[in-house]
Amino acid sequence: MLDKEEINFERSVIVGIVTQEQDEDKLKEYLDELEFLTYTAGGQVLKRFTQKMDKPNPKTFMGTGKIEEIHTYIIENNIDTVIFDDELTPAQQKNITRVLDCKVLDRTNLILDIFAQRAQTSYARTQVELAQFQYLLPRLSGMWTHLERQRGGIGMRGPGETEIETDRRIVRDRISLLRDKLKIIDKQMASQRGNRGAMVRVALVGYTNVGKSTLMNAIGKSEVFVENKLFATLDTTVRKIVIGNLPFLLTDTVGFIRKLPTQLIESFKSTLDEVREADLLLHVVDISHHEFENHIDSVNQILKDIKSANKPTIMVFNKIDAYIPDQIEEDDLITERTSKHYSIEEWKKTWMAKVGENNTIFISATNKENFDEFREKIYSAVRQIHITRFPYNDFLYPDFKDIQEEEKEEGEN
Ligand SMILES: Nc1nc2c(ncn2[C@@H]2O[C@H](COP(=O)(O)OP(=O)(O)OP(=O)(O)O)[C@@H](O)[C@H]2O)c(=O)[nH]1
Ligand SMILES: [Mg+2]
Repeated sequence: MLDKEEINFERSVIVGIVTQEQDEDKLKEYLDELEFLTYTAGGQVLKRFTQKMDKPNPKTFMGTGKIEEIHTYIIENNIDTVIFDDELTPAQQKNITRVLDCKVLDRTNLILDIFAQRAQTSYARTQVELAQFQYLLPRLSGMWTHLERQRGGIGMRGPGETEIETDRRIVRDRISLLRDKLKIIDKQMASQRGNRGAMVRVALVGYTNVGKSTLMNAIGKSEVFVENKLFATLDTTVRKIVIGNLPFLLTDTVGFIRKLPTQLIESFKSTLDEVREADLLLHVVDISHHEFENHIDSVNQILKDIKSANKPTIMVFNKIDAYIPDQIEEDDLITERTSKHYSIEEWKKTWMAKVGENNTIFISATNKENFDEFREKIYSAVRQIHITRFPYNDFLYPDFKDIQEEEKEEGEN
C-alpha cells in the first residue's frame, strides 16, 4: 500500500489582547493575520484566546486566570505551541513558559522563523541569522531556566549562571562575526549596484502577499517564485525591462508587514537598499483585502523608517478581479453604507483622487487587466526621470502612443 504523505502541522493556539488602542475588530484582524503567519510557518491554529485589559501584565502578559485557562486547554488538547500577537519581554516569555510548559512564541519569533525557513541564498541566511541572534541575546537566561528545570534544577544553579555568561559571549561573538560578513557582502552589493550604470531603477514595494512577484513575472519574462503564503520572496531579484525602447531596472523584494521586527529591518539593510536607491517606487496594494488601507499605512511607515517616503511613487491597486464589495440588501434599512461597500469607481473618488490619476492604476496581475495602461504609466514615469537626467536623450523616447502604433505596425507586418 502506498503511504499517503501527511504534513504534520504543529498544533498551536494564538493569543491577543483587547486594549484601548486595539478594539475587538482590530484584534480579530491581527489574529487573522497571525493565523496566516502560523500557517505559513507550518502550524495549525486550534483556538484563539483573547482578553480585555487596560495594559498587559508585566509578568505574564495575560492575567493569571487566563494563563491558567490556556494551560488547561494545552494539556487537554495536546498543544505544542502558544503564539502571542505582541512582542513579549524576555521576562514575560520566561514566566509564561514556566507556567505553560510548552513552546511560547511571539509574533516577532514567528516572523523570524518564517524568514529562516525561506532564506534561500547564503546572503539572506546571514541576514536572518543576525536578526535571530539579536532577538535571542536578551532571552538567553530564560532559556537556561527552562533547560535547568528539565535537568532537575538541583546542583545546576551555580554553573548555570556561568553557562549563561558563556552562552552570551558565544552569541555576541557570533553577532559581530555575522555583522562583519554582512559588511563585506554589503560592499559587494553596493559596487554591483554601481555597475548597473545609468538605467532608471524601479522597485516594487508593498505588503506581503499583494502580488509583487506575480507582477514582476507578468511584466518581465522572468520566473519569480509566487505563492499564496506570506513572505514568498526574501531575496531581491533585479530584471532589466524594456518598454518601447526604454530600458530600466525593476526590483522585486521582500514584502512588508505591520510590526515588522526591528531586528529584521536592521539586518535586511542591503536588501532594503534596493528600495532606498530606487528612482521610482511601484507601491503594490491588494485591493481585494479588507485591510488594504491599513496595509498602505504600514508600508508607508516602513518607507519612512528607511528614509524612502518621498520618492516618486505609483500606487498600483492589484487584484481588481477579486475585489468584491460588501452588499446591502435592498430591504435592509439599518446597515450603514461604509467604504466596505464601495465599488472601485467610488474608491477612485476618495483620497485616491488626491494621489492623482497619473500616480494610480488599477490592475489584475493574474488576468493582465489594464496592462497597457499600466505599462504606459510606468513608461511615462521612467521616461520623465530619464530625460531629467539625460536631457539630450529626449528625442530617443517618443510618447507611449507612438510606441503602441509602432508595435501595432510591427505586428501587422
Ligand atoms: N486574484 C488575484 N490573485 C493574485 C493577483 N496577483 C497575485 N495574486 C495571488 O496573490 C498571491 C501572492 O502573490 P505573490 O506575487 O507571491 O505576492 P508578493 O507580493 O510577491 O508576496 P511576498 O513575496 O510574500 O511579499 C498568489 O497566490 C498570487 O497568485 C491578482 O491580480 N488577482
Ligand atoms: Mg514576492
